[in-house]
Amino acid sequence: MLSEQSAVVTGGAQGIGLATSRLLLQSGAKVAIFDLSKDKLSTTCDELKREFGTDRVLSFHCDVTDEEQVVKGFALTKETFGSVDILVNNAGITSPKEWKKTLLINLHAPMFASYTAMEYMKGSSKAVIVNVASMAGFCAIPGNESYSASKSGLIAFTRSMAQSTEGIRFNCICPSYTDTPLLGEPGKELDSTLSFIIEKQGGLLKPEQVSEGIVRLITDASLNGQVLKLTPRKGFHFEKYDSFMESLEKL
Ligand SMILES: NC(=O)C1=CN([C@@H]2O[C@H](COP(=O)(O)OP(=O)(O)OC[C@H]3O[C@@H](n4cnc5c(N)ncnc54)[C@H](O)[C@@H]3O)[C@@H](O)[C@H]2O)C=CC1
Ligand SMILES: CCCCCC(=O)/C=C/[C@H]1C=CC(=O)[C@@H]1CCCCCCC(=O)O
Repeated sequence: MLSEQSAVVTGGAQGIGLATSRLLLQSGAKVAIFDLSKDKLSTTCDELKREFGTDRVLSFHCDVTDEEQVVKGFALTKETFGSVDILVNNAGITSPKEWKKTLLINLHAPMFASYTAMEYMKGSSKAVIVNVASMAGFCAIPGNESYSASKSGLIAFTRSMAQSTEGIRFNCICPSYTDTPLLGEPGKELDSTLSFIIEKQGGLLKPEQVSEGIVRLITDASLNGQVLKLTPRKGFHFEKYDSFMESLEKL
């Protein structure tokens, strides 16, 4: 399905990014993983190379907020795989006390990576960018304003880019709470508030469910500017919204 296509997945060493990298590889794509964690990146890429072949996996250690590094990563991806067709802006953090860092990683970095990718995607007839936002972009989390703001911003960025960019599709996915190390150390009991919230939302999503949505947004060429929500109760459902022009008439 995605053979001859090459993807960059940021934050692909674990969690949703790893599930997405694996599904892209299973679908035939070549995958470059950009990640900050040297150890996890190395373990994950070794495993993926064993599973899918060394020539289909590229490991790139970087901080997505380091613009010079990000440009180098795209250049290396193009040099290694011959093209850049797909970008999944997945790397993200939650750190309520570090609001500037949160905005840098969760919003500024995906915007910079998108603008950079657009340069490297010239010549690709299948160019697509998927941003991993969150339901937190809709249901603002009390006490975690930088995370919620970063995700609302990423949704708005996606919608705006989709309406103004020719030749590259932009979509985003908004999962609710998903079982990854972001929620806490694996194997360690979750704190009581988080457990309560997760029970209220109807349980945890699995990263593989999220990656299925991401790959759908990549492979279905009719989808552009889509905001795909994913929750345990409702499953996949698209957010309905008016285009900019339609909105003006309702103001
Ligand atoms: N786990 C959840 O409940 C949900 C997560 N999300 C979003 O999904 C995305 C992935 O999250 P998870 O897999 O849960 O997180 P995770 O913490 O399991 O994985 C994030 C990955 O990003 C990497 N990373 C973090 N900062 C980086 C940086 N500055 N440069 C490069 N790599 C960096 C980490 O090393 C890690 O490998 C994030 O954007 C998150 O906000 C969205 C909805 C729900
Ligand atoms: C309905 C909103 C769904 C939001 C799902 C999401 O994107 C992820 C949520 C986490 C990110 C920010 C948060 O506040 C959520 C929970 C964070 C728990 C952090 C636990 C910290 C730790 O133990 O290390």
